[in-house]
Amino acid sequence: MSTANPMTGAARQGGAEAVLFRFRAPDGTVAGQGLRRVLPLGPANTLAERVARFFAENDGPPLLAGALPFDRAGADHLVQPQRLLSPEDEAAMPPAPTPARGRWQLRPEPPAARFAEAVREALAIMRDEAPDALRKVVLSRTLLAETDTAIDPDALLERLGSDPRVTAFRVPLPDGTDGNAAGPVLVGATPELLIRKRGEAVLSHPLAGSAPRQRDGAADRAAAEALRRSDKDHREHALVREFILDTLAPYCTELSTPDGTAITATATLWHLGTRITGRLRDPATSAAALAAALHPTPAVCGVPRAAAASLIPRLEGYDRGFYAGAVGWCDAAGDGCWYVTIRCAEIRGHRARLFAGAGIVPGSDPVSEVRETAAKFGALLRALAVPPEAMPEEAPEHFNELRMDSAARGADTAPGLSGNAR
Ligand SMILES: C=C(O[C@H]1C=CC=C(C(=O)O)[C@@H]1O)C(=O)O
Repeated sequence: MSTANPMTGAARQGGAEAVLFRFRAPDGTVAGQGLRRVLPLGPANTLAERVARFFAENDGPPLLAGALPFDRAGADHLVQPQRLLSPEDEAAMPPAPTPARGRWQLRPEPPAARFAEAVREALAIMRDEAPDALRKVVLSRTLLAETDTAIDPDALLERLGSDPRVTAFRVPLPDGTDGNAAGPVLVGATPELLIRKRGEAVLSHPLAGSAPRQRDGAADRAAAEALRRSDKDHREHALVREFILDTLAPYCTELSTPDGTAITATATLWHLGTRITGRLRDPATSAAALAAALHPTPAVCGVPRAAAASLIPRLEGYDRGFYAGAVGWCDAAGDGCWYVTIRCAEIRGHRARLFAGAGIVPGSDPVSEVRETAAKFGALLRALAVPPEAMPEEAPEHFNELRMDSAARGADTAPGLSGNAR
């Protein structure tokens, strides 16, 4: 991020205004304070054009940041800050307070049993309909968490950012308050890079195929090894990798997967991941154009994309909104960084709605997918300081992950598993 250098713009002094957005990535932080303008709203297929026009017509810090919804036809929400925060501004900010151990009420919506039923239905569709009508669909559920005090998004972000392998983020959500500090925000810790574009270089790091981390070191390594050998997870992953390679190919003169498909980790999950690097045919192709072309990938939607996108709302029974969309930023030079919007929560005052999904392919097991989505809530629940006794009663064992003490979690990369997964 640092080489894109949005921080060297003229207006970047810290001030009293609230933080508008922040991305704390392994390679640097991008953050802005105060709302200057909102990008005229529109769907994904007009994003690149709207962004280019915005920078041609407006002054101010040369950066827009925000979120695209899951639905490509839905309106995005990108904002220009009053000022960008430099690393020095960030360093001078007081640390966010540690969240108080409040009282919590958690309610899975839909309940886990209903989610498992949706997984069964998806498997039946894949089995019974014409071959290739649906090869993969990603199904999700939410967890509504309510507490007795207002949730501080910056404190949450700071705790989420303690996992160095994720990008912790906060972006404002549209609600008419135009970036008001008390307005709704989307906060998360995504491990998945949709696209980073710097000059002619592009990088994507799709993830798909997961296993919850285990408390015991040996069990944790065994979980990673089982993932490395899982045919089901490799099929789930390959559909994402091939979609991204196919989508980027027309834009690139070089495109490769230098490390192959490898095991990667967050504090709570093992994943199969593939780093994809490329060189653009036309360096003027913007990060916004590439993000809009890729989104939504089969890591959050499915294959074929249109069939999965129309099935998802029917099977899930709720509107994903900005979950499973893309969050990121783009600058006036066309560079930028976009992440897949997962491991996140919408924060509205005392309430957090957490989201978690899982890829379903033939061979998926509904109960394992319930467990996997519970583990995917884990990082957020831990960062919110939700005590174990507040875990949903429906399946407390699915939340064992939360009872893990980080010291007992074992090595992040199991010996021999950091290389190619196959
Ligand atoms: C849809 C989510 O994860 C995606 C990203 C990585 C692994 C996934 C999986 O193994 O199912 C999902 O495709 C989520 O965390 O909500």
